[in-house]
Amino acid sequence: MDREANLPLPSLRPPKNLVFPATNAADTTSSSSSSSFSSSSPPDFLRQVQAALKRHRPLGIMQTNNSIKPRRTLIPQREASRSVASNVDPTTGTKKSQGVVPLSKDSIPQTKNPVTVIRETHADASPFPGTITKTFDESSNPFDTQREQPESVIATKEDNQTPRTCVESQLVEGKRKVQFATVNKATSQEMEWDVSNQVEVSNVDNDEMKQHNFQNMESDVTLRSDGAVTSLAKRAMVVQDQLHQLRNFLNQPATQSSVVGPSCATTTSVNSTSAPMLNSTTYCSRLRTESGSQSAVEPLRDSNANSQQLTPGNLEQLSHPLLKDTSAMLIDPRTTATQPSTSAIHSQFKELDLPKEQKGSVPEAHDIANNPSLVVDKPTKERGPADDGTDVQPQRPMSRNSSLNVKLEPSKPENKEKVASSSKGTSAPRKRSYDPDLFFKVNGKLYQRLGKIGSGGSSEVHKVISSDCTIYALKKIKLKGRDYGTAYGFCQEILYLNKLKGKNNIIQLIDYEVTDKALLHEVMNSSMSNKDGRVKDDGCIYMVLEYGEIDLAHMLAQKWKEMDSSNQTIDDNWLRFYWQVLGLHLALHHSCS
Ligand SMILES: Nc1ncnc2c1ncn2[C@@H]1O[C@H](COP(=O)(O)OP(=O)(O)OP(=O)(O)O)[C@@H](O)[C@H]1O
Repeated sequence: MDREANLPLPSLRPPKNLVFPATNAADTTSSSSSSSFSSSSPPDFLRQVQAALKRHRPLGIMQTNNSIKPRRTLIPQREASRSVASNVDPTTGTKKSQGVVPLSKDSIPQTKNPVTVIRETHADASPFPGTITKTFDESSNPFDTQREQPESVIATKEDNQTPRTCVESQLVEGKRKVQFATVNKATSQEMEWDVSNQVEVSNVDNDEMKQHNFQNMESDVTLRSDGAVTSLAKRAMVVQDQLHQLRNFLNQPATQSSVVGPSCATTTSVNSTSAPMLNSTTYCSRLRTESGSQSAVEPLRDSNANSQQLTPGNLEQLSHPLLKDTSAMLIDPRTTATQPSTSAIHSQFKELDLPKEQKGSVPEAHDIANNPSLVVDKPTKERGPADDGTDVQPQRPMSRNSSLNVKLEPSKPENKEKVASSSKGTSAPRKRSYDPDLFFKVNGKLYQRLGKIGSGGSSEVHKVISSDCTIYALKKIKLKGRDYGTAYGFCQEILYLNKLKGKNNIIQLIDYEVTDKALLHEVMNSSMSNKDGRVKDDGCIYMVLEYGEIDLAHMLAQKWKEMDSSNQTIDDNWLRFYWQVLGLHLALHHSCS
């Protein structure tokens, strides 16, 4: 208590100068002032003063911790002022005080005490108000002079009579600052501003400590708020509030994690619920990569399960960590709820399989197409969609059969149509397409007329082209109205030509046809039974011969035309050539006959 009571004593000096004229104008000595102080200050007042000091001590301590450094820089000035104060008369010290406070002129004789003078010089040398500086130096100043200060303070405290108003003004630091701000010089005001800045800086520096001891800071704030409403406290409050906001702004993640507990719990619970879902999805993705069609089904099921898990109700139920068991209980209905979804998925998958089955049935249908027994299952397929999986297998043959029936049914009429068209095509062209004026038919082969080459006594020779694009000479001998003897003679030419086949320089017989088969049969047998008979009207002899570019008759005719125009005679050598050829061919014919 004594030490605590000693604390404010250094600060009592400056205000004392201010208040002495008003209260202790009659007191001139320190002894009288001390006696008057002891007599005038009741114990209750001292208690209040001590209590106020106690209340303000934490704030002062906090400030002194931060304001120690600038105070230390001021020590040389203080020493200088001390030296000055030691050398200067008390009047000089009063002059300094006069410069500070005009009202302190009356207190000049009172400060004759060297101790008090030193203290005044301390207070004056220090730009800060006495109370503030002394409180700051009190806790942290290592100098011996300041260590000795409490003793002097005790002496002064005991000796000097400090008025109640002065003490109160000393206790209220904010008021003191205001008074000094209004009274002191600009230097003191600047230092006061520096003090406030130091307080802010100290608050900024302390913010890190506040992050670690946030509650302590709040308690300090509450203590400050509980204490006297001083300007310094207000400033500190404002600064700390700003710092608090800044701290909240800078530490949002930590504050969210720490302050917003419920939301974090919900988020963690959501993550806890979502984690298995993710695992399931990843597991499903694995299944996709690893397995085939089943993996395609499971992701759908998981997706549905996840969608159901993400429902708000489930989230609320699963959000609380204590509800894990309940969540597990909820999982069962959820799984049961998912089962129908999975069943629905299976049904959908079945539907998806149906085209596969149909696709598979298509090739299988080809295999079953030849099996007529499967056609009986065709009606069973039509009921397929309503059937179970067990009925699926019989459905496949049904679909096979259907596809078979579809293919087989049209195939039959197609074949019939093909057969009919083929039959029609074969018969009709022979009947319809054969034009006797344009085509010749020899033993079923058609030869198209290209032009008439010549004619003889009973025959016509035509230039024709066969189906294989060969040019032939087709000789047609009409037997209408002729008797079989004559017809028989005409048939001996065929017999002769057949004998000359393969002979050089002989027109080859390619093919022949005698429409009267009996005549032909007699010719072939060299028998003539019915010589007086008449050949039927439509009897003809067709002979397909090699086409001769030239014959001896046309050549002689052309030669005669040339001889008439030129009055030339026929060349004897040219005549010998052709007579020689005729002789050879005649000899050949005679050799063959
Ligand atoms: N293979 C042939 N190639 C070319 N022209 C032919 C051929 N055969 C006959 N000819 C021509 O046809 C014409 C008539 O020939 P064809 O043999 O019928 O006459 P022919 O023998 O004189 O008559 P026919 O035998 O009836 O008395 C002849 O003038 C002949 O030039």
